Amino acid sequence: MSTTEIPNFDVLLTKEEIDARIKQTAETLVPMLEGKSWTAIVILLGAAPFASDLLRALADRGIDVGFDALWLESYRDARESSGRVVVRADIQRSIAGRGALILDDVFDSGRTLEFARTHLMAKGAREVRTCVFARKPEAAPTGLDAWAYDAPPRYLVGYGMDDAGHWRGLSYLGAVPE
Ligand SMILES: O=P(O)(O)OC[C@H]1O[C@H](OP(=O)(O)OP(=O)(O)O)[C@H](O)[C@@H]1O
Ligand SMILES: Nc1nc2[nH]cnc2c(=O)[nH]1
Repeated sequence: MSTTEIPNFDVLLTKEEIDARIKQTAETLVPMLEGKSWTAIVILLGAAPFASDLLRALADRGIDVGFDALWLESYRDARESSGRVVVRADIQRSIAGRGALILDDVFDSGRTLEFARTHLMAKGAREVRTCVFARKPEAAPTGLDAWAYDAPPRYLVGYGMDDAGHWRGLSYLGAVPE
């Protein structure tokens, strides 16, 4: 077994606050998703916990969506975007004629989501909607259909988000000390 001391991150949202925001976000998505076929596309790696919680919250509200993954990377182990989005693994099922609900953990420059939108439309998605857990203030307000949290301009960790590959498993949302 290996243990590591967890740095003193500033807690932005507790687990309970995250849970409440996921439920609220699911409520706002229900009217948009009702009555049509959708596949939720989780952007790996960071959005895995968010996607799993949101899918459960949607199912609790009577919304069943397909589920697929698109593994994109632009930061790797850095705190700044490389400026180039790379596909590490593509979706596994056809999205042709279906709505794509893109789920990501954080919206920062917006580059990753824009790439994913273009990619899925090129594969024949009927329409694309986007939902993220945290929206950074620098991000352009356009292009997001829903978000759970307006984050401060800090580097976020936990709830799927990493710093050089660490801390994705924290149950709270933290920020690296300034
Ligand atoms: O709006 P942007 O500036 O594009 O940043 C957002 C993206 O950055 C992170 O991905 P990263 O490339 O770090 O991969 P990861 O999900 O594996 O952490 C995060 O998961 C988002 O997908
Ligand atoms: N972990 C993490 N990844 C990001 N990608 C873009 N912004 C962030 C952030 O604040 N934290």
